[in-house]
Amino acid sequence: MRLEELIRPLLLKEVTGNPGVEIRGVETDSRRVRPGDLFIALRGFTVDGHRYVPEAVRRGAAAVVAEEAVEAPVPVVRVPDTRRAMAVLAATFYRHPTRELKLIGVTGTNGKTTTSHLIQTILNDRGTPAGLIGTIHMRIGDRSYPVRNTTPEAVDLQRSFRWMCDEGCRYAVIEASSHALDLGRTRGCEFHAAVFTNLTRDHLDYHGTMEKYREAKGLLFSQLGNRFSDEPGENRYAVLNADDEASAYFARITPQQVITYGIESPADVRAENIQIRSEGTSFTLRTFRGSIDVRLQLVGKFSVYNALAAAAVALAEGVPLEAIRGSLEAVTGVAGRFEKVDEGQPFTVLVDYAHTPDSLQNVLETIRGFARGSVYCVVGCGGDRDRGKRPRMARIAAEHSDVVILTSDNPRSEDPEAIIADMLEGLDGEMRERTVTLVDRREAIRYAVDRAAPGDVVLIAGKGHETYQEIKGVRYDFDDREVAREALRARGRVG
Ligand SMILES: CC(=O)N[C@H]1[C@@H](OP(=O)(O)OP(=O)(O)OC[C@H]2O[C@@H](n3ccc(=O)[nH]c3=O)[C@H](O)[C@@H]2O)O[C@H](CO)[C@@H](O)[C@@H]1O[C@H](C)C(=O)N[C@@H](C)C(=O)N[C@H](CCC(=O)O)C(=O)O
Ligand SMILES: Nc1ncnc2c1ncn2[C@@H]1O[C@H](COP(=O)(O)OP(=O)(O)OP(=O)(O)O)[C@@H](O)[C@H]1O
Ligand SMILES: N[C@H](CCC[C@H](N)C(=O)O)C(=O)O
Ligand SMILES: [Mg+2]
Repeated sequence: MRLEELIRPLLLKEVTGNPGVEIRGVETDSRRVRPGDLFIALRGFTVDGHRYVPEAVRRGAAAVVAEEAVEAPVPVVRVPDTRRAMAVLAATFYRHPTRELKLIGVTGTNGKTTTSHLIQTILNDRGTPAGLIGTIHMRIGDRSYPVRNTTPEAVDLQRSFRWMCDEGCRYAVIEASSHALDLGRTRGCEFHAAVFTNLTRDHLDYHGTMEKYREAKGLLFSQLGNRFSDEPGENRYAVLNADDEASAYFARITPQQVITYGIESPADVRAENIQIRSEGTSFTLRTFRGSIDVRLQLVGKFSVYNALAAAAVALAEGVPLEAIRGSLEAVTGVAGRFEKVDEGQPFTVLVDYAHTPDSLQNVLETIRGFARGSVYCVVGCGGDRDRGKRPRMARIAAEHSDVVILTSDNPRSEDPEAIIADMLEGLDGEMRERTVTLVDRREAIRYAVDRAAPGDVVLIAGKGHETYQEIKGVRYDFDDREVAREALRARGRVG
């Protein structure tokens, strides 16, 4: 595509150099620029992308988009806001792939990955292929690809959507993180459906207040747009959690139709007669198209919420109730979410991605519901993230378990000991007596595994599927599931 064609939709621009140059790709990271690319300079939190224009040009950038005057031997397009321009350019370059796909966005503090996975499974099983982008990976067909962010930058998103179109996908399901919504990564995505899981405390380091956090999530619902269709299957809609008070706000800011789901409050899609067991959860799914009994292999009341949200989307997409049940029941789990590590030991070891106060509480309450013995909780908090959640998470761990092992999560650039000290602030004297602090996560996991007795449960919380640990800016290989397995084997050899 020629530069002049690509930049035609931009209203505010000033071009120097030959606008007739051919553009082969769009890139925001100079290190990934290939010959013929358009390099867009973004101001980041760490560095200013404008600094990397020379490197981008050295690597063969055919043109540059910038906010300030930059010296470059290639055409330069100046715009007032490169981040805003990026979304337009990405959607234009990749020929608006979300007009060819039905795009479903899932937002909320907890449950995005799980709910997206359930939606994708139902749609794939029905024979309407769905691509997925989220925390664990991007998935198209049977193949998975690594992702850097839960919700990638606009350019990466649009590129992935075009790829999904080429691969025959009819749907794309994405997790829309609050950071991404706030930074405009999803601008230019034409959402077909927007799903809300829940809103509880997280990311206040970034958003500042719960109102701002809610506002960021709200962008997904305003981005559903104002267009109605005469075809019922083409109409856009929001799926909201009737049991979460933030839903009223999201309902107000979306012009589109709303489907609600819930357990406690009246809702269009409800779960009744819920029974939670250690191997699964059963409930009656009551919907505007009839009722059906469902037996999930997923554990906990929170899993019922995720299943209801997915069922609501599936119903709106015309999937029959029987098929919804079949798909939901077949899901064995999502990597790193309530994942059992089983080496034949007489106690339970669970790895879970709970890294917020609310998710930790939910998971521990679920465990308490079936644990026959003591509950050990190994937990830490991420560095360079919301400090306010640290004492809260430690307290929740102490309130709902018998032995607490405070350790490191991903300390990132922070001092690991200082993060643990912040966590300890949440504990009273009695709680501290049954708390151990072991800054080395491997040692913390071994400590719990070595002491657990038959019938006990060891929860290793916070890192779930992650296969690294970031300490002082360096990423080391680390997988809670592998480390737990090693510890179990070592104990087996000794005992
Ligand atoms: C706070 C935040 O969101 N940071 C994101 C941001 O990084 P940044 O602003 O520090 O980028 P930067 O290093 O200053 O670079 C600025 C620009 O210069 C460019 N650059 C930089 C270096 C270079 O050599 N050449 C070059 O061109 C960069 O590509 C970028 O365009 O832009 C990067 C590129 O898109 C992101 O990968 C990065 O996410 C970091 C890794 C991150 O941790 N983000 C978290 C907070 C986040 O977004 N999380 C949410 C999920 C949260 C949840 O689910 O709970 C997510 O969607 O992932
Ligand atoms: N609906 C829910 N409500 C509360 N907690 C949940 C819910 N679903 C899952 N959880 C808990 O939250 C953890 C994270 O779940 P999941 O990965 O699905 O959420 P997420 O929103 O994608 O998280 P992230 O923001 O880190 O990407 C799970 O391991 C579980 O402990
Ligand atoms: N998407 C979340 C993931 C947190 C996972 C936890 N293990 C941590 O590193 O804090 C974040 O970036 O805040
Ligand atoms: Mg996620």
